[in-house]
Amino acid sequence: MRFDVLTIFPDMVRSALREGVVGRAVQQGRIELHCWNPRDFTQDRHRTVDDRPFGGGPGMVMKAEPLMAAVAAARQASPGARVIYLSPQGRVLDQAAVADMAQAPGLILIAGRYEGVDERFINACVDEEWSIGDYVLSGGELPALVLIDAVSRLLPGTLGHDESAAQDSFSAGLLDYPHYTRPEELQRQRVPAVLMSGDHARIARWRKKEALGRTWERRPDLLARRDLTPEEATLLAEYRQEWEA
Ligand SMILES: COc1ccccc1CNc1ccc(C(N)=O)cn1
Repeated sequence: MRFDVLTIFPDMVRSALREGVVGRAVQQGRIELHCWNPRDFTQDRHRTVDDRPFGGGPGMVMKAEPLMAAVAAARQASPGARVIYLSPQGRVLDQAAVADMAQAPGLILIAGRYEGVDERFINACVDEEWSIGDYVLSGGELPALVLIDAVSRLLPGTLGHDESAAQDSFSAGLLDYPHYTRPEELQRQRVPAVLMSGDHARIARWRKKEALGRTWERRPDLLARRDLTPEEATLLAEYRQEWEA
C-alpha cells in the first residue's frame, strides 16, 4: 500500500516511520511512503505556504495553491488514492474506519499546520476529513502518522503473526484482555493460573471473558454498540457475578 503525505515537515514524517513494524514494512517494500512538501510547489522567492486570514483573527492560514499543486502531483503518483485531510473538524477515527482505509490502493494524507488550510482547497481536492480525536495539535503530521500506523498494522505481513491484528480487541469491538509474561510472581502478584494451564480452550474462554468484562467496566459505550452472542452474554454474566461477589 502507498501512503503520500503532504507536509512542510517531511523529515518529521520520514523519521517517525523508520522504526518498528511499519519501518520494517517500508524497508521491505510492502509499504510505500512518499512525502510532498507544499513549499516545493510555490512560485515565489520566499516559497510562501501561508498567509494572513481574510476577516482577521490570530494566526495564519495555509495557502490553497501550493497544496493543490502538491495534491495533483501525489494523485498522479498514486492513482485511485483517497485524499484525506486530518483536522479537528473531521469525523473521529475508529477501528472500523481504519479497516476500511486498509482496503484502499493508496492514501494521500494532508497534514495541515497553522490555523488550518484555505477552505477552497478542501472543497476542490479533499475526499474525506478525519480526526484522530477531539483535541487540537500543532499540526496534522502526528495524526497522519497515527493513521499510517493503524492502517499498516492491518496489511498482510506487517505484523509477525497476522492473527494478532485480527485478535486486537478493537477489531472485535472490545477492549483487550490483560497480558502477562515472566516472572510468574512479581511483588506477590501471581499470573492467573488459567494461563499456566496449557488448556488453550480454557485460556481462550478466560481471555474472552476478561475482554467482555473490562469493556463492560471501562467502556460500556462500546458494549452498547455490540450484539453479544449467547456465549458472550454468559461469559459477561459470570464476570459480573465474580465482580459483584
Ligand atoms: C489548529 O490545527 C489545525 C487546524 C485545522 C486543521 C489542521 C490542524 C492541525 N492540527 C490538528 C490536526 C488534526 C487533529 C486531530 N484531532 O486529528 C488535531 N490537530
